[in-house]
Amino acid sequence: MENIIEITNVRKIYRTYQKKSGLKNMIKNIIYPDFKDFIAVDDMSFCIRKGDIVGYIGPNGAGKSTTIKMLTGILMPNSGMIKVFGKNPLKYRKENSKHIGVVFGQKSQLWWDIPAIESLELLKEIYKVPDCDFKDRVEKYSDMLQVKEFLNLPVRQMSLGQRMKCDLIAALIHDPSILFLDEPTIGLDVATKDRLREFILELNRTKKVTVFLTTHDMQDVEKLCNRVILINHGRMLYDGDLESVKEKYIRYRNLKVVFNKTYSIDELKFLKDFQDLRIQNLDDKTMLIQYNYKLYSVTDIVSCLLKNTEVADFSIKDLEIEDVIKEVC
Ligand SMILES: Nc1ncnc2c1ncn2[C@@H]1O[C@H](COP(=O)(O)OP(=O)(O)OP(=O)(O)O)[C@@H](O)[C@H]1O
Repeated sequence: MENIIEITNVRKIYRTYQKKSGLKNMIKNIIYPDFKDFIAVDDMSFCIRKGDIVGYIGPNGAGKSTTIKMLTGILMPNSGMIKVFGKNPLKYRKENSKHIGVVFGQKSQLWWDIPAIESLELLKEIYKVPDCDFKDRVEKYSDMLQVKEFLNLPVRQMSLGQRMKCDLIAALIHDPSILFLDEPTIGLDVATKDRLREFILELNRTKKVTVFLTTHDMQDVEKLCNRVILINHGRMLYDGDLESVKEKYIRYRNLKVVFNKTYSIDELKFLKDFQDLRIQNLDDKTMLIQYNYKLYSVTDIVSCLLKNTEVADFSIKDLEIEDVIKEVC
């Protein structure tokens, strides 16, 4: 299938001004300004094919948003090549904007004080969307996202979930082929996250929309992505499918145990026969046990704990993205 995004050896450096404090340095700051360079994205190369749903994953500050900003023509790389639909997204920014939709989870593109529908109408004019297509899309997407009755509310009166759904509709109003989603499910409840995920999958299935997504939510990755690119400190660590990452790198699962009384880690010595076990105090009655699920089952550990301690509750915690990164590093 054709590559619609190509990034080759891309590097982005942020230059920040280091202001020295104090009266003495006031003139010095002007005459000899001190700059510090920070490499946010380094030697990044990958291609994305039409119809892919790619999770671009990494811890805070890894360089995810910077990459999205370069792909969408907001930022210029210091070196390397970026092509979206075969063209430089910065040089052909206007043309590029016709093919892409962008949602920044932390920042709305809707006008705050006017009803969402008026923001959508303004975007319709900007993108020159024909009336009938506009009506069809608003009707269809607001129905799918169950947000119809809120379209007349000013955005500032909306809940985070309603706002995010309207932002998604706004990003899709001109029928883009690529959707960039920067933490689209951040802060949402489980039901809203699920609805958004179903919507994104439906778009991908029916319209072959390519999705490039950043998230800290492992469920987003598991439910949506057919491919993951793991990055840290601006560099790529892994590019492939999620199952292979798990198979290759992930040996541990998290068991969170709440006890009726306080135990020290020493008092759990009876677990010593379980190899490759990591125990950590979360608070005075709660411990996190990371166990190697390839060597033994959680039932073995829990039954041993029940025999030797007073367990009040336990849960198997979802794997966090940060855990995956730690194992891959
Ligand atoms: N305008 C800027 N000037 C200087 N440094 C910046 C600027 N924008 C981002 N950075 C730095 O570049 C690095 C990458 O930032 P970026 O926002 O791309 O990370 P991220 O992976 O999206 O993080 P998060 O998950 O927290 O959103 C960070 O260390 C950040 O402090």
